[in-house]
Amino acid sequence: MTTTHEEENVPSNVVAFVRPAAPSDPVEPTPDVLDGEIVDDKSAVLVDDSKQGDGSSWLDRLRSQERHPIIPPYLKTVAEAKEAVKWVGRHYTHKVGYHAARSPLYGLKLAVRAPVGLFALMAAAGRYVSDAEGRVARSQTATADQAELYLRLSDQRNRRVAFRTALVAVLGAVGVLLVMILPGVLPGWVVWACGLVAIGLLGKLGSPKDNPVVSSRAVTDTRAAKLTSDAVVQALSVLGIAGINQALSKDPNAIRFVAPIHRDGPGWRAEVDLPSGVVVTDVIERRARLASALSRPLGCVWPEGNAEVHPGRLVLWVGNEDMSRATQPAWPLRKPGATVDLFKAQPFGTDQRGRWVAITLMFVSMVIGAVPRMGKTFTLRELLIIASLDPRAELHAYDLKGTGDLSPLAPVAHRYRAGDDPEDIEYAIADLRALREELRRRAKVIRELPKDLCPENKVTPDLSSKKSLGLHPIVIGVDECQVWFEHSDYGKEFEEICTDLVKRGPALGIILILATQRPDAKSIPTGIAANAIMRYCLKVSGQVENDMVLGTSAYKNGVRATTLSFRDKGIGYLKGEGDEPQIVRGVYIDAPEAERLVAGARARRVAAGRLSGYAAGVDLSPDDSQDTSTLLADVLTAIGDNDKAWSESIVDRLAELRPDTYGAWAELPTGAAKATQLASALKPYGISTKQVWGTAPDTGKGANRMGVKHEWIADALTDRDQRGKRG
Ligand SMILES: Nc1ncnc2c1ncn2[C@@H]1O[C@H](COP(=O)(O)OP(=O)(O)OP(=O)(O)O)[C@@H](O)[C@H]1O
Repeated sequence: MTTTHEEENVPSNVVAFVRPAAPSDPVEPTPDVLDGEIVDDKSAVLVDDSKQGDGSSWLDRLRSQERHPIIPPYLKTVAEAKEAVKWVGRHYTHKVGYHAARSPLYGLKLAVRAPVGLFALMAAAGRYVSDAEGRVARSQTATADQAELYLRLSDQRNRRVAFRTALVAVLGAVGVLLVMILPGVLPGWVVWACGLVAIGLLGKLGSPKDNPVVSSRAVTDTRAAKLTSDAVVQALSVLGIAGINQALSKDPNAIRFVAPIHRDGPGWRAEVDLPSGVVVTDVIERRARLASALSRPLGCVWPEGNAEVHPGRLVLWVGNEDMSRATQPAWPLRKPGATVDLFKAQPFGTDQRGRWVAITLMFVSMVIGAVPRMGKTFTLRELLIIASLDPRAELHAYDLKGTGDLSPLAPVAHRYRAGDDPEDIEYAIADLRALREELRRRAKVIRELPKDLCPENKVTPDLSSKKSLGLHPIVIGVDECQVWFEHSDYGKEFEEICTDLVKRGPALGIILILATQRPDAKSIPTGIAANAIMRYCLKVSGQVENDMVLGTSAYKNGVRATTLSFRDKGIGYLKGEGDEPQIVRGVYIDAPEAERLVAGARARRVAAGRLSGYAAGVDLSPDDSQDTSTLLADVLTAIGDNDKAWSESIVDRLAELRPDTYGAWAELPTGAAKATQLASALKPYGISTKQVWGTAPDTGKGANRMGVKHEWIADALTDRDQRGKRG
């Protein structure tokens, strides 16, 4: 090391930081210059001191290791284990069935080939007896100089042939004897079985190697070839990302695999650290190119980030099958009799690996957006069907496109409308006004409840099940919601009420789900979009629409529904359930199936006395002044000259009065169910049923049961008539 006279002036406390010499570097590191002073290596500290390791302790290193699940993913839940067992069962049943169906053909082939097999057996026996394998050795030694050896071999051959001839003759004689004796001794079926086995063995022996008896396969392996690190590096290197290319040109190992590539569900998972400076979004936005580079369909290639680690950690999952084509496991809610508790997570769709992704509808508002024909309405319908399976949930379904896509929900809907004609809009605004009132009422009820019953100031499953409190879930689904917000007369009011519902509704058990094919600030006003907790974005065409549905910066963070293809129907990014947005494919439920599911839901509602509003034939009139319903007058007639009556008796009398309108009510199984039915029908008129004294017509016994007083109905009727006159 060169020293200069200046080093004498170097203060003793100056320390230089130098990089250690690379193994290939022949030159020793030169001293650093600090403030113009040269510092020799005695005072230099290596920046990367290999002796010090990475400075972490044994415990630190253990802590930083990722643990792989002890239980394999397919055994994680009972449902997944059952599904795996079913798959295995179905697989082998199929194989057995396939070959059983072809067994006559296999038998025929064996029979045809048996003579060839017999001939081959005899030829083999002949070769054995004549010691054919020694022929070459004997002929090679049949020369003058090896005469002695030849004689020895010939002698050995003669002995062998004599022994083998005797052996074959004895075996043959035994065989012939058995064939003659056994048919008389053994049962017929055993003889037949032996004959068939013999034909089978001879047929197998007579089958050419390139044409086996079982020439077709019951199942074929459709798995794509294994994903290799070479393929991943090669694919990443052709994406046109400068950072990757530069790094790879300097160091072929610049893309670091942090774990071995392994199977993950029906596909392969590779986890890599991209070269420094490259972020995962650079790869995500080139998903189509990546798929092309890996020679896989676009729907098989799913690059994702793992922001928890760092922005350059890429998790690449490559499926065996295009997600849009893969068979979806059976939807658990399809089972007859399936019920739902909206407070619990319900299966909504499957992820790329075919695992169920659950969604908890309670306490959320939701926005669904996509370009046309990508599955928005199907998704909304699925969510409303899930809600309909909770008998407590009150559904308000609005199909503003007017094609009747939500009509399967009508038999359970409290409010239902298809279309955007003026009367439909007025119906909807009247419903929303009532909902705003309901929101206020609920807020008051919750406020006044004792703290121990309502500790969080929000609806709980227990509170929601108490009919008397009226805090059941209300689910409002609106398809093509932009029609409301862009309405020239009521647009502002719709926006105001919906914003209120989105903000305050979730805690009070009101869930608003808005779907639009034009996700922009006009279709979903910012106040609503910003407050929606759950978002589902199917294919959209640009960054603005993407961020409108999935939230600001979603695109920047690599959550890009723009990369979905037009074939990815029903597939979108779900945000709001779990920490990270995830790709989910909704359940395909066509209209007939939706009707079947809803029919079951309706039956359960009827049994629980929860059928109300539109579904119960007591629909809302846009304005009370235009109320043409005869309910109040009919109830008054049913009460007759009495000053009060039990609800169940009123319902029976109403059914006699107008069987077409009230017949379904009278069919309810219990008096309590009939009472609940009447209570919900009278609710829009501000009338609540209460305990009233009455006597049972059959036994004459007196009791307190839910009912109404004559005067309440008469007052409501007068009130309505007066408002009608005022116009
Ligand atoms: N989960 C799904 N799986 C498979 N295919 C689906 C799924 N959801 C929807 N589709 C298909 O996509 C088509 C369009 O669906 P849908 O009518 O819901 O689209 P949309 O986005 O509401 O269209 P529009 O904007 O015209 O109303 C359906 O006919 C159906 O075949």
